[in-house]
Amino acid sequence: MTSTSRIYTGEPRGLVAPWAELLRVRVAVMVFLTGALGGWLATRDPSLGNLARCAEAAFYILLVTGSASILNQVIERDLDGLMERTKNRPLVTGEVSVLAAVVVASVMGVLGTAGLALSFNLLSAVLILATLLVYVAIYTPLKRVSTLNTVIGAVPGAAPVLIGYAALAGEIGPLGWALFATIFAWQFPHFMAIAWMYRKDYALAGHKMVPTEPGSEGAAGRYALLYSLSIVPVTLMPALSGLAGPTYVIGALVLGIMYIIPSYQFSREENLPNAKRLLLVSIIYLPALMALLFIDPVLRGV
Ligand code: HEM
Ligand SMILES: CC(C)=CCC/C(C)=C/CC/C(C)=C/COP(=O)(O)OP(=O)(O)O
Repeated sequence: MTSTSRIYTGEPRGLVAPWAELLRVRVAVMVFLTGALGGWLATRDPSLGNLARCAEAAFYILLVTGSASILNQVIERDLDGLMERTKNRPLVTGEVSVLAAVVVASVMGVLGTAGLALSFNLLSAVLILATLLVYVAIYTPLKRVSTLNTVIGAVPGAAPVLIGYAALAGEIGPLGWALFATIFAWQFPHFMAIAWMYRKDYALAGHKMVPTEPGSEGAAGRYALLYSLSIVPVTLMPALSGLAGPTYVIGALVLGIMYIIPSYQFSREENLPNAKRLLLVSIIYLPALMALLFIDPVLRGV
C-alpha cells in the first residue's frame, strides 16, 4: 500500500498536532534561535529594529527548515513506518496526505527563500536553497547507503547560524564560520547518543548509522568523545580572534567540560542511561552556549 492511499483511522487530533509533528517543532525552535543568533552576532546592534530584522531572517530560515522537515518525511514515509520512534508520524498513518504535505512544503520553501532574497540578500537565499538540497536530495537518500550520512546531515544542521549571519552581514565573516564549526561539532555527540538508542530501529529501516554497522561496538562512544573534545578549541575560536570576551570563554569552557563528561562516560560504556544522559546534556548545551553568545557582546558593550 502506498502512503497516498493510506486512510487515517486513529483518534482525530485536530489540525495543530500533526503539523507540529511534521514540522518537528522543538528542532525548529532551536533552528530559529541559531538563525537569529547568527544575525545578532553579525550586527551586534541591540536596537529593537535590528533585533526584529534578526528575527525576520530567522523566520525565513525557519520556513525553509519546515519545508525540509516535511519533504524528508514525505520521502521516508515507508521507512518511517518500520521504526518504533517514527511509525505514528502523520504521513505514515495517513493523518496528513502526501499531496497536502508537498503543497505546504513547497509554499514554505518558496516563501522562506523569497523572503531572504527580497528582504535581505541573494547570498542568504542561495545558501538556504543549497542547504535544503543537501538535506533533502543528499542526506536523506544517503542514510540508506553510508554511515557518512551523519557528516553530510551535520552541514544543514549547522547552516542556519551561517545563513542568519549572511542575511544580516551580506557576507560570511570568520565569526560566521566559527559558529558553523561549533554547531557542526555539537551534533556528533548529540546524534551518536540518538543513533545508539535507536540502533535497532535504524537497522530495521535499513538506515546505515555508526552503531548499526557490524563490529561497531564502542564506535559511537569514541566519535562522541572525539567531537566533544574538539568542541572546546572550536568554541574558543571566536575569543581567539577577539570576537568574544572573558565571560564567553569561561562559560564555553564550563559547558565544554559538561559535554565531555557524559561523552566520556558513553565512550567507556555504551548503555541506555549513558546515552540518555548525553542526549539530555546535548539539548541543554546548545541553548546555553547560544545564550552566552547572545549576552557576551552586550556585556562587552560592543
Ligand atoms: C546530524 C545531525 C542531526 C541528527 C541526525 C539529529 C537527529 C535527531 C533525532 C533522530 C532526534 C529525536 C530523538 C528522539 O526522538 O528521542 C533529535 C532530537 C533533537 N534534536 Fe537533533 N539531530 C541533528 C542535529 C540537530 C540540530 C542541528 C538541532 C538544532 C539546531 C537539533 C535539535 C534537536 C532537539 C532540540 C531535539 C529534541 C527534540 C525532541 O525532544 O523531540 N538536532 N535529533
Ligand atoms: C533547510 C534547512 C535549514 C534544513 C535544516 C534541517 C535540519 C534542522 C537538520 C538537522 C540535522 C538533521 C540531519 C536532522 C535529522 O534528520 P533525520 O531525517 O535523520 O530525522 P528523522 O529520523 O527524525 O526523520
